[in-house]
Amino acid sequence: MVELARFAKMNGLGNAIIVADMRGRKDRVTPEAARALAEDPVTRFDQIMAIHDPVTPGTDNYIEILNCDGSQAQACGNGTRCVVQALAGETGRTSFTFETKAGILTAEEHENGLISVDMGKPRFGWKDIPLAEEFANTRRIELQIGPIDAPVLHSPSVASMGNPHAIFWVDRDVNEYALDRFGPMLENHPIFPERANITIAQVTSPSSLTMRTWERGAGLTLACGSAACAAAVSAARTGRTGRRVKVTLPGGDLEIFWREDDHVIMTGPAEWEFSGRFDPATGAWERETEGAA
Ligand SMILES: N[C@@H](CCC[C@H](N)C(=O)O)C(=O)O
Repeated sequence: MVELARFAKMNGLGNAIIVADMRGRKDRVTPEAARALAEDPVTRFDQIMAIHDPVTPGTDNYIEILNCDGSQAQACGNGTRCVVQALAGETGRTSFTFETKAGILTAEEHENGLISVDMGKPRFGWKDIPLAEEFANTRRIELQIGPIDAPVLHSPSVASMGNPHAIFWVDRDVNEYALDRFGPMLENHPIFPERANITIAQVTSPSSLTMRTWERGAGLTLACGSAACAAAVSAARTGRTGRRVKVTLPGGDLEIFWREDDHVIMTGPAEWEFSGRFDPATGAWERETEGAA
């Protein structure tokens, strides 16, 4: 008899998240289970945040992150806010320290319900992102799409927020670009040996930008927190904005602050939809509560 694990279907600005409670268990959410849950329209998600018992002393939990294609991700900003809201509701605590593949991060829920996550320090070295070949200046790398003499997108900034990001700067409305067409090509471009999250961003003032992201392993999403951080630090690093920006995504706004100590703080909301129980091996699930979905 399989012991089912509890989960909460949530979202962070429309980034569809399953928070899976794997505490006290030795098993993992399998890629097969992730793909099965992603195929069901009710549990369709962009990322699973699987909360495990802590590994490193001093941390509250280890979090494994799965994309809807079953691959693993090192970081997920919107999902981390969902985990904080779920655990804050359960424990009454407001601050947490988590470990992910990208390292240790801290997060806190504010009195107004918004949640801030310290997403750590960005990295800009070509091997850190990683890129397949050396680029001394990652503010702008040679990569373009479209006709050679009139590229549609070109010269992205690249950055790692634990996971790989490329940000293409555009002058026009980000919705005018066929990201659903270019996204898969760019995500899988040979320059990105671990694939990459692909963002189109338009700077709208020295303290704001608008963006859309094609996520590695998930496709078009309504929001990507780590991409918002990567775009914000890249905008500041290239002189396009200051270090505190409002980032507008299809699902809503995030505030990103690149502190002087190099840490990137992302602040935004999280929302619970419904809860259930699932089999981490197969993805078979049942509903526990009625909810919005
Ligand atoms: N939605 C996330 C990022 C998810 C991870 C990404 N698809 C990857 O594989 O790196 C966020 O909010 O940061």
